[in-house]
Amino acid sequence: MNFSLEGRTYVIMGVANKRSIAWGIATSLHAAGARLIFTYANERFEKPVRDLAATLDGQDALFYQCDVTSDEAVQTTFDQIKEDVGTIHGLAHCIAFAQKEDLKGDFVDTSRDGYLLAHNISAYSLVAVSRAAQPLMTEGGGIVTLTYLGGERVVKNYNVMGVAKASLDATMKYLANDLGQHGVRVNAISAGPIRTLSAKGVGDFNAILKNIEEKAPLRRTVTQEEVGDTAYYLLSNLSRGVTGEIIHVDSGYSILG
Ligand SMILES: CCCCCCc1ccc(Oc2ccc(Oc3cccc(O)n3)cc2)c(O)c1
Repeated sequence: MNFSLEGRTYVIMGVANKRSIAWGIATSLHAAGARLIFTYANERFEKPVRDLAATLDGQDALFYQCDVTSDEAVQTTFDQIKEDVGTIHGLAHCIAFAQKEDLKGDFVDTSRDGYLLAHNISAYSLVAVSRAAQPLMTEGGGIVTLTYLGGERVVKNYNVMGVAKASLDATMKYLANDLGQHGVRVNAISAGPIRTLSAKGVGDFNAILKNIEEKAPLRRTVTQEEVGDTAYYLLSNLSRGVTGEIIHVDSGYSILG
């Protein structure tokens, strides 16, 4: 069986810059021969994403704005993708957000609006994009989302994003159950901390990275490329028997007490 992605098209949602985990996924899928479609939240991200994609030799990428907080915007985006390419073979959902004030201090102080915003963008958006994307996966497909240990165990300062990730993990499993009959697999990658634009919003990042280098079984942090390669596995036929799963790409840190 061939594990190349030649002749396959994948949607990657959430590239902000070259440090994004979504960009690591893009480079791995490109290396495997995939055609890529990028979506970005607002016009601020269009140029950085286009400039990054231009560095991928031989890639004929497409670009669409998609505000995942709007059901209409999500449907419009996938209607346009259907018109432009017809069939897609998978999707990487690398989207999350919480208000900065909800990523520090006591979780008990989280506002109703902050809680709903974090869940709207970081968890419900997977339902919305999966519902819109599935009909385009006429040859079956794979959906991958990004989660974090803070959704399984309390991690200081991660607060409302941890609760949203717990919801994302269950959301992924219920979507896996619904979409399996359509040949669509849904999985998550639980990535260890990586210094990204998003990471700037949470906790004392230097201390967290240092702790991993000292304690994680592999005694080092992970890279966007390592997460990208696991996304390649989950979006290729290599993982054809796997759905509803969370793979930890975290130097083994999550096995520690
Ligand atoms: C205290 C936790 C330490 C390890 C955190 C690893 C991690 C890093 C980045 C992660 O992704 C986000 C995405 C958006 C997010 O919300 C933000 C980010 C920046 C500014 C802001 O106002 N909100 C917070 C984390 C994430 O889910 C997990």
